[in-house]
Amino acid sequence: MQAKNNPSTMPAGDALRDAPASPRSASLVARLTRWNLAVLVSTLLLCFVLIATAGWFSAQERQASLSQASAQVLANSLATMLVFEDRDAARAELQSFIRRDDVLELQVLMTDGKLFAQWEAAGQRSDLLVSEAVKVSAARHEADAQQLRVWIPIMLRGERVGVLYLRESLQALRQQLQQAIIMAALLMAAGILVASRALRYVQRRALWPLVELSRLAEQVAADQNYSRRARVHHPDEVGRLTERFNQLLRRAEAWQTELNRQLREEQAAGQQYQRLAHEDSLTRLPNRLYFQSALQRLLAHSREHRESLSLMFIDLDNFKLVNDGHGHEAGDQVLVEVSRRMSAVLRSSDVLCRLGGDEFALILPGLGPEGVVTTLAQRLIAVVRDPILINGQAVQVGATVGVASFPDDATDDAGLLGQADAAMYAAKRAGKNTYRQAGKVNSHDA
Ligand SMILES: Nc1nc2c(ncn2[C@@H]2O[C@H](COP(=O)(O)OP(=O)(O)OP(=O)(O)O)[C@@H](O)[C@H]2O)c(=O)[nH]1
Repeated sequence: MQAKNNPSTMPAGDALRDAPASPRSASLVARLTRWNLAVLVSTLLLCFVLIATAGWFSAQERQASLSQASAQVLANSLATMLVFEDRDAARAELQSFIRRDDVLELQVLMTDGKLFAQWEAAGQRSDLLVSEAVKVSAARHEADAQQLRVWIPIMLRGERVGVLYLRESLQALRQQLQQAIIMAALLMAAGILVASRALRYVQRRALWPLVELSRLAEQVAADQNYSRRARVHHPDEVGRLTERFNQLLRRAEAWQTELNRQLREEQAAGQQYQRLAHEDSLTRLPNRLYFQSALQRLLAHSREHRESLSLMFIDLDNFKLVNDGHGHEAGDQVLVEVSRRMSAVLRSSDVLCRLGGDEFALILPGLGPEGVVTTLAQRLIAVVRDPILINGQAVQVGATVGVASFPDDATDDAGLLGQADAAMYAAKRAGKNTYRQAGKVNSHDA
């Protein structure tokens, strides 16, 4: 039963696949995935920027070291040329050095600041501060985002004889780094895409018991079916929450069962009261209260369907003598027997009621021609008249009947009642044990 009611009993994989997508704002899974992705992307970006910056400075430093080393070799070669002022040899030496593409400028200065030899790439203008350069006593370099500058003192036998200035472009290095950054960024984007999918899947899996619990709560709130149970997936916090929720469901189910039982009992008691309110406790026939509403209801039906309806007023004759002669209890037995006998000759659609004392009323919907009514009245008088055996003694009562018909004698319940009552009294005056039809009461009876 649990499995039938409970969508959580389906295999987790299927359930995850079949789960309808919640609106983004309402889904805990989506929200957590977004938060996790935000943290992941920010961390990766930060790392990326730090690594790229560190990479740039380290590459720049490596380039500077290499350039400084090669400039030092050049400076060593130029030392004797400087001393002997062999400018042609110096220029040839510079030419062999500038085969490297990234060299922008080379200058060889003598210690008094005079230019000994130089080379500049096309379109380049020297930016050398001679006054600063001649003071250089140890190799040093400087770099910005675009260029690298190297100063090397030219030494011969421990004596400074000049200065070599080298300026290089860092464009190639920058391009290499840019390519590396683009490649890393692409790899990172692909990684984030994969991570977002993986995070979504992992979080859906991890949060599935919670999602399931929330759905179950919604279902229970909608259909009030407390027999549902949530499945406990793992014995963790959510598992314990689920157990507590199931406990609440069990209690609510017990309350609901108890409430339903009480409701059923109250309904049954209500029906019983209803029945008792409309039933005569002695004869079990419908009582006067029921008679009034039944007459109104059946008259309305006859009016609507253009059918006839007859009403008989039946009053027992000499009933008081039974009470007086045989006791009240014997009188009760006579009332019960008379009710039984009259009921036995009626159709199921006829309604016989005890109005009180020895008075009865009989509603006959759609009984048809007058002859049928007359026959029935005679029959009723006959069955009542038959002696009744009470405590071994035959007791006899009679019945006087007054009949009124709708729509001939009256068209409403009060009119019909008055007419039947008057006809019954006319029959009494005519000598009892007989019947009279309203409208046919002759002047002698009246
Ligand atoms: N045993 C018994 N008697 C009742 C009950 N209700 C009323 N009675 C009596 O029924 C009698 C009815 O009186 P009447 O209708 O005047 O007496 P009757 O002898 O039938 O008179 P007629 O109708 O003129 O023939 C009274 O004596 C009431 O006390 C009851 O539930 N049980």
